[in-house]
Amino acid sequence: MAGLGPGGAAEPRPLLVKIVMAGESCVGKTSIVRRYTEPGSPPAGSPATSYMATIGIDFKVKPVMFHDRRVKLQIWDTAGQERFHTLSTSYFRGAQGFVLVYDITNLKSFQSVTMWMNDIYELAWEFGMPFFETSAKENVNIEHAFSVLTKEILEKKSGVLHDLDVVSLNETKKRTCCAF
Ligand SMILES: Nc1nc2c(ncn2[C@@H]2O[C@H](COP(=O)(O)OP(=O)(O)OP(=O)(O)O)[C@@H](O)[C@H]2O)c(=O)[nH]1
Repeated sequence: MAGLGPGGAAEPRPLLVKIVMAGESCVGKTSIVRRYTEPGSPPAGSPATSYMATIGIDFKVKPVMFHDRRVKLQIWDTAGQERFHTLSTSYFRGAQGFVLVYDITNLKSFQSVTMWMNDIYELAWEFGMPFFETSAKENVNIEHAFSVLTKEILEKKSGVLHDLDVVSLNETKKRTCCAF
């Protein structure tokens, strides 16, 4: 349903864009999402943010404006642990954008990006994606990375939906402590 804008004119519903975070466990996916959607949250890597593995799946919504149009980014935060791989990739379907995350200090997590790209490619995604080095700890490049991703998606206008208002989520997310 369209709402009324300040002048009483009908305002179109926000566009809904589905973005999926993917990558190995402990690489910082949740921290990036938190930085972007909860600006006041404590920095990643600080004592207040001990690592809690994502169990299952979670999502956050970030409202943004793009060319005077309201957009809701629905950001799905998948669990990186191997046992959740099938569940995580099942959320790739219907996504317009992916954020592939690796830890710059962990070679294996970089190598596993290829595996995630293959999963995405199986769903007919094209390679040639922009690259950003980010830090959820220092808050570097996160706003910019999502801004470019949103622009790429909306300018291609591939499969962007109007806001459905209701999202049903069967799986719940619990977080448990995980030792390094
Ligand atoms: N130094 C540093 N630490 C970070 C950064 N981003 C995340 N961390 C830390 O890395 C650990 C893992 O972060 P998470 O965001 O939970 O990792 P994840 O990829 O969501 O992990 P899973 O839920 O298991 O898939 C946490 O202790 C974070 O505080 C960063 O940019 N710099």
